[in-house]
Amino acid sequence: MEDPVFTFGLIADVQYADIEDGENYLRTRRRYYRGSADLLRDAVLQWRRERVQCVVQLGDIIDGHNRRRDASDRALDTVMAELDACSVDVHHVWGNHEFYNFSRPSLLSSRLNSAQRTGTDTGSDLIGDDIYAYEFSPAPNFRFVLLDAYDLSVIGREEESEKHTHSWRILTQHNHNLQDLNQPPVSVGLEQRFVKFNGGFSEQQLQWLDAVLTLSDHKQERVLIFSHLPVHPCAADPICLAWNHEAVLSVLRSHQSVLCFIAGHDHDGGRCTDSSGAQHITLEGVIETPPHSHAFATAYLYEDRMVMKGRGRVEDLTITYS
Ligand SMILES: Nc1ncnc2c1ncn2[C@@H]1O[C@H](COP(=O)(O)OP(=O)(O)O)[C@@H](O)[C@H]1O
Repeated sequence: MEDPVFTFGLIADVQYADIEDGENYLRTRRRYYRGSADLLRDAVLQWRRERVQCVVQLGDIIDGHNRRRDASDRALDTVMAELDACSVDVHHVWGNHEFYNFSRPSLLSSRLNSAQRTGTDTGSDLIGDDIYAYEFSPAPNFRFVLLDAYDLSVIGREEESEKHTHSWRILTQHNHNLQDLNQPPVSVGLEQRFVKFNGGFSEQQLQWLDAVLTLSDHKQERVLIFSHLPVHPCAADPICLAWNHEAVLSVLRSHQSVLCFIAGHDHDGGRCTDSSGAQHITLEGVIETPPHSHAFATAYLYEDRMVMKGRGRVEDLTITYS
């Protein structure tokens, strides 16, 4: 059988904390805070066997509970030690729990900033205004783009900043629960997405994405985009969705180079194909995966297809292209 052009690992929402098991807000799912580090270790072992060339960590690597216990650095050390055993580059996406634990400036100077790991000849610098988004070519004819889903956010931006003011305006125009903006404004439909634990993408970031994709169209590359928040409402009733998901979809739809958009955040996972043909994948979260199961994947890129081999709760998926 032919060798893949590139092989990489995928994992989402590890949310490690050295605390007893708990539940999600609605008490419909169990959360295995300590066990999540064991599942991460198993994933790394498997990726080593499969000789992955890099790993993409889709955000929320440690849980917000760490902050309240003053254990953020310790928890980060624990998960980083597991990931170090990979011996390949790990590309980190940032989610809401990164911001519960750390400020944006401290994230930028932490090991969770993987932007510099792309190599000077292929990777680009971060775009302005502290936007944590970057792109690189992992192999000829392929490009990876990491997006900052909390670029517009009230949890990831300093209160006195312009972006915070702008984000607050967006959020409170749609959500009047000023006592608790994590409470959705409605109980069904897409308006649910206007909660504090979601965020969005600034015009500046969307313009940058458009420029990256324009270049990839010209080079006839296949582009895989990674972010914490899904931008396609795959489920009938999604709460985990970027505020301005339609603006992102509109950019993606105008470029034939887009192969797929891979996100985390929604621990139940999701899959759907956009009208443009691009595939949207939301990876199942480790934190709500029982100890006897798994939630990670290995993706194999070939010239004519991407094969995602899922483990445990993550199902296999093949996307073909010509
Ligand atoms: N329906 C809800 N109403 C009010 N607060 C909520 C609701 N869902 C989540 N939250 C709160 O929002 C925050 C983020 O939720 P959480 O489930 O931890 O996010 P994640 O899915 O990223 O782990 C938590 O503080 C949680 O208590």
